[in-house]
Amino acid sequence: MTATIIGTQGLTKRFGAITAVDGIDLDVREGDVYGFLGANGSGKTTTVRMLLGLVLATSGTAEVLGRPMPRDGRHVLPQIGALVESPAAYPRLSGRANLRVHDALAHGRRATRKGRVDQVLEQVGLAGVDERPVAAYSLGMRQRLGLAHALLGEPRVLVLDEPTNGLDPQGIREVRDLLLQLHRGGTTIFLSSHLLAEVEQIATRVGVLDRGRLVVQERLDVLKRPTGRTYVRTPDVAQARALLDGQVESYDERSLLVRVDDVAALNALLVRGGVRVSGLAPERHTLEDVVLEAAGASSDRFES
Ligand SMILES: Nc1ncnc2c1ncn2[C@@H]1O[C@H](COP(=O)(O)OP(=O)(O)OP(=O)(O)O)[C@@H](O)[C@H]1O
Repeated sequence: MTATIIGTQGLTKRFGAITAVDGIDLDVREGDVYGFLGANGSGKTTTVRMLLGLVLATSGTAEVLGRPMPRDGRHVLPQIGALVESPAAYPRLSGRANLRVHDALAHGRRATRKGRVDQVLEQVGLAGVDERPVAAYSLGMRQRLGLAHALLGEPRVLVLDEPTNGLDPQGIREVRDLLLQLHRGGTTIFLSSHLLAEVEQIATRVGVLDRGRLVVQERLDVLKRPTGRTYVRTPDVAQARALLDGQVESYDERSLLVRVDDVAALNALLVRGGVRVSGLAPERHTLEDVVLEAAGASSDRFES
């Protein structure tokens, strides 16, 4: 079994009468892109803060890279690249100067500093504007700078809280491509987001937080399993309906949804019956279905 990179048992945080995080057992394995989904206010940021030792848990335990947090933070944190809500930066310094400061604070070797800073600026697409003061950066540029900071030191794990906040569609795509590239290179990524589509596009595993509770934790391909029904595209809908009498769930002028899960057998049956088939595909559950079912009434606060 692959190593657990982030594991929690009964992790709980209360703020007075509010239980922000309610006994969650996270299980993030090596090589995962773990999509941590939840509506606004469901407790994602509080969880991320506990994982990083920025907030103390009320009860429960957390281990990151096999070590208890926050106790072993000094050992663990240098191996984590983190981006948590509106990353802080010195506004009067340039993006490049900010990264140099961070690298120095992290005890990066001075002789190789320029190379490291150049590399992360390039990775996040800030190479052309790195000499401008951060005060002149847009929200999206600040977010990229936060990502560049997280990438300094080539961390084994990235913990990112809403990393595409403030980015335009092009920027969102670039961040997605960058995360996929890092994942291919072996980086484990914990990505918190309220955007279903964002998570659906890059996650390998998904955890869904609903009012502080972890209501789903599963591989994305398992969640998106086939429903047992098959889409058929054909110019011969009437003929197909006659042939599949009683098994047709719905249809329109070019396609049918059929209650059959054996796609090959369905194809053979249609072709034998003289129906021209231009497309066949198993219907799959969507992440939205899964979240709607598990998160119940609060799921209307998700964005797709
Ligand atoms: N320092 C705090 N003091 C009191 N309540 C807090 C504090 N931090 C968070 N909360 C409450 O805990 C709950 C969870 O908040 P949290 O920020 O973790 O959610 P979230 O899922 O990250 O939402 P968002 O995406 O809006 O940041 C909310 O009800 C919030 O008001």
